[in-house]
Amino acid sequence: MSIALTCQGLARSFGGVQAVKGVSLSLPAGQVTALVGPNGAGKTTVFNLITGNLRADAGQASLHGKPIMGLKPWQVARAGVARSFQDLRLFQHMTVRDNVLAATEPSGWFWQPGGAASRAARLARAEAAMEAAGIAGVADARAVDLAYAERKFLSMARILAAEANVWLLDEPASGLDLSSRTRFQDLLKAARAQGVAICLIEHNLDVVMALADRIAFLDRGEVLAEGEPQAIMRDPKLAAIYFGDRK
Ligand SMILES: Nc1ncnc2c1ncn2[C@@H]1O[C@H](COP(=O)(O)OP(=O)(O)OP(=O)(O)O)[C@@H](O)[C@H]1O
Repeated sequence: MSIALTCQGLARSFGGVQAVKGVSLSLPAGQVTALVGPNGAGKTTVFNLITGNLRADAGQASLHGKPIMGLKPWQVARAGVARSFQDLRLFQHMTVRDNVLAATEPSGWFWQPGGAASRAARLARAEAAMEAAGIAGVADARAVDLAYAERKFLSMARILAAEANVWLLDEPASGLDLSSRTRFQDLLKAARAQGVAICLIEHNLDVVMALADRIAFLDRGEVLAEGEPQAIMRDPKLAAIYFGDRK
């Protein structure tokens, strides 16, 4: 089992709040790791530290053995880490196709070597990603005009189009109905089968149990437990913390 991304000792405070306290994680290629924990546990902050959206007070992260700490978000993206946000961060007034196309060039640079050939290749990637995410039929619609579930799948199409081998997904299935959730799960299973290392922040335990190969349980900025899903979910101490019933 090869490890795609690791982080050690990540820490970050906001004023007096120590949001993340020495988090270490490994994301194996071809596996789904669910990052689970109560509200405010520090899950999104861990993503922000890995992707360079926030500066860490301490800690290291490496992608296939190469350090990525201190890189800018676009550099982390270009290195092969794709992420989604809870609020999706779509280009609201651009078309679905252009939203996906933008994800094929994570630097945000307009100039590119390769000219027309490169643009054609990017377009082909965008079309394939929209097809795989089931949104090819709304390619010409503006993001702002999409239904909620389609917006979530547009966010996933952007992840697919980036062709990254690590995916950090922040509540990608929240608010989806059962059939959309199944569609979403199939999409993740296909990526896992292709060797993508997926880390999933998810509150819906049905989704977690359907997808996760491993769970890392975070509470108050610390990883309390990590391991096989059934064992983690059977632990009464963790269940009490998760459901807000701690003594
Ligand atoms: N930019 C920020 N400024 C100040 N405090 C922050 C900031 N980002 C996060 N925090 C605080 O850090 C703690 C961890 O927040 P974080 O969003 O990482 O938790 P989470 O586990 O993702 O929560 P949720 O499941 O509700 O999304 C919380 O106390 C939060 O209020």
